[in-house]
Amino acid sequence: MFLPDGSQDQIGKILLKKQHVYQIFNDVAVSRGFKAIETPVIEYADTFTNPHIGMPFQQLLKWFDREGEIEVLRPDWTTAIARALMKLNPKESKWFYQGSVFTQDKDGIESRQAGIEMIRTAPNEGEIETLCFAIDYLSAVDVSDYVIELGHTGIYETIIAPLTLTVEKEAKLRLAMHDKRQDVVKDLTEKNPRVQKQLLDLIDAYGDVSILERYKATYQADETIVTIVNELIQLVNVLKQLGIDKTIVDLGRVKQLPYYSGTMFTGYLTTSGEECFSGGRYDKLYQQFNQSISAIGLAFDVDVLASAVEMDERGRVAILASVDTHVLAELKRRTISGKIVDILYTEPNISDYEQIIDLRNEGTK
Ligand SMILES: N[C@@H](Cc1c[nH]c[nH+]1)C(=O)O
Repeated sequence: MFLPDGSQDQIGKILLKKQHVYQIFNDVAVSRGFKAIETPVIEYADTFTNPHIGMPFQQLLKWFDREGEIEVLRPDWTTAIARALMKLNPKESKWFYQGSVFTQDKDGIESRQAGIEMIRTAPNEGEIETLCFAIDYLSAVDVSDYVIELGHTGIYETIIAPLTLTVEKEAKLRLAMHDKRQDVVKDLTEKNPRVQKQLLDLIDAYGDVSILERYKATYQADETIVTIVNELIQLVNVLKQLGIDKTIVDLGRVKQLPYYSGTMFTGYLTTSGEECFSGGRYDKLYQQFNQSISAIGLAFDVDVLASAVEMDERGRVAILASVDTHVLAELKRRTISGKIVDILYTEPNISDYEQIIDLRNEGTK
């Protein structure tokens, strides 16, 4: 009642957990040399729907402004930050942000993200730093049950290069790859059996990291594919050295956001299967500004992380007081640290408190 579908009030513990997740993110980002950035919540739709970005128009929350321009609530931080950095032209390359994004394709309209973007960082420097950040941050919020999945836009793009597909068919094929629909992929590629076979192989190329060596052996004649797979192997080794040995790969994974152009990574919570972060390289996004700037980043899903983190429960103390002893109770409250202290004029439920201090008659005797 009184709220649009998908909008939510937030209260209590889960809200505290979100703030905790944001706070730690802030600390980790600052200590790793990232600089804070915030873009406005309201932007022009074109920033996100222009052909370089290609976010679907129907996903956006939009309206007309007085001049007849279409404005939207920020649907994506990465795109907004690129726009802002082009305008501000700062010398720094490492940026972090936190706040909501609004789209109509998820259950809730508003979701909260905390993310980083690094510009002017080549493969695999940017990939390694971004993944190191993810591991560092997840350990700081005490989330340890997760797996990282690696993918790359380049293999699929290389394989489909010989096809001449209409934009519509290309979108269908991408969706079929995303859904791992072998039957649809077969139909769409029936005129090119070689590409068809390669795409069907690609759909199957997911699971543990041993797939990488096998895939490389099958495609050893293709230099582009071998280079990509070697980059991914390097990342797997880095992750291993950092104690992350459950990495998985999905070589057939197609980009969910149109701007990705290289490595993509997703973190999943093992307990719930939910996505807790995702990101990747997007070296072509800056082409819309006639700039050639490499970039990579990732965003954590704050709502998902908040539901996974545990926060220490602080004990509760009640100080019973009256109007006459309220100040005394306040002075007492200041001497108690590490606890939640309530000052009450009426007796509470005893089981809600680990200690009850009665100051109601203090000083009045
Ligand atoms: N903006 C992406 C995450 C990302 C940050 N940088 C690159 N990718 C998302 O919302 O999923």
